[in-house]
Amino acid sequence: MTDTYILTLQCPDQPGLVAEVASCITEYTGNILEAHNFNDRDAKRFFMRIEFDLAEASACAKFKDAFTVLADTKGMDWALRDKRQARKVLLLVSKFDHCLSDLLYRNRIGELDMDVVGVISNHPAESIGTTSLKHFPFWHFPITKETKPQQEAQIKQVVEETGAELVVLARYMQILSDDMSSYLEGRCINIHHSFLPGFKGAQPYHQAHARGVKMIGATAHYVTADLDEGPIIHQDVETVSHADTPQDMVRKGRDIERQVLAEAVRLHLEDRVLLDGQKTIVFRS
Ligand SMILES: Nc1nc2c(c(=O)[nH]1)N[C@@H](CN(C=O)c1ccc(C(=O)N[C@@H](CCC(=O)O)C(=O)O)cc1)CN2
Repeated sequence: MTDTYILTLQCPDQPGLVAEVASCITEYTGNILEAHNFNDRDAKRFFMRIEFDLAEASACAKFKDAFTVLADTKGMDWALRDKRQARKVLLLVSKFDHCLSDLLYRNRIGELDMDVVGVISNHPAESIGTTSLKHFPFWHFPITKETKPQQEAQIKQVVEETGAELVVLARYMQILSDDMSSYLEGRCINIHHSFLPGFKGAQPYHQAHARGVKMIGATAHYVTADLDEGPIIHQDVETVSHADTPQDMVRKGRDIERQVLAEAVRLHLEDRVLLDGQKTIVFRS
């Protein structure tokens, strides 16, 4: 039974990087299954994702030691992960449960390989509707402008205690503070119910209707302190017409939001999203 690993890296660009990384892998019984790389010419930075098998499990430690030497000489930021290790994921929701239910369904049928460590909401469980909550730890952390620091401290405690590696804002309608945003930097994905950069904020469908757009969309992005400004992971759109009311747009939008968030979470969990400044590089399968 061979073990499959995912190596992701980025470093200043220079000739020969692909060859050096590949030869280090094959030197330690590695068989490359999938490889993507990209050169950001403006930033002069090189990005790579390689998926490979190691014929001998014992080779992993030796590979890590050898690769650490190579990485240090090239100034690499890198990570190596055993593909079988499911990531611990914490889901946050407010009232609307369509994205939460969709993620839990895809996880239940094995489409989304993640270890859901729990669900947090600023509303009580009974107001959220989805029945699958009973299978997971649930925390009701109400929030007001005055209690926001304490409420966010409660969320942080759950992140620490559960060992959550990813936090998903599955229509969690509270703006995270600068402190909370930096605490979750690079490990918190939000679904925004518009095609960003259009219609930021809490009521995008009403804004879209008022503007008379002919397409609506959804955007999954990493959360930063700047509302709806984080690096975009995935987006999609749907046509609408003059006859669509804001409520029609909300209905059509639900399907786009579900699909876009699930795809963004899948891409993140498979280490297919690398951060390149305020943008992302997405190495699709
Ligand atoms: N630091 C960030 N926090 C959050 C982001 C983000 O990009 N950065 N995205 C939001 C989700 N969102 C849009 O996608 C959004 C959510 C809520 C609001 C808003 O104005 N909320 C009001 C309260 C609304 C209420 O109580 O119902 C507020 O927080 O004052 C705008 C956009 C999640 N968090």
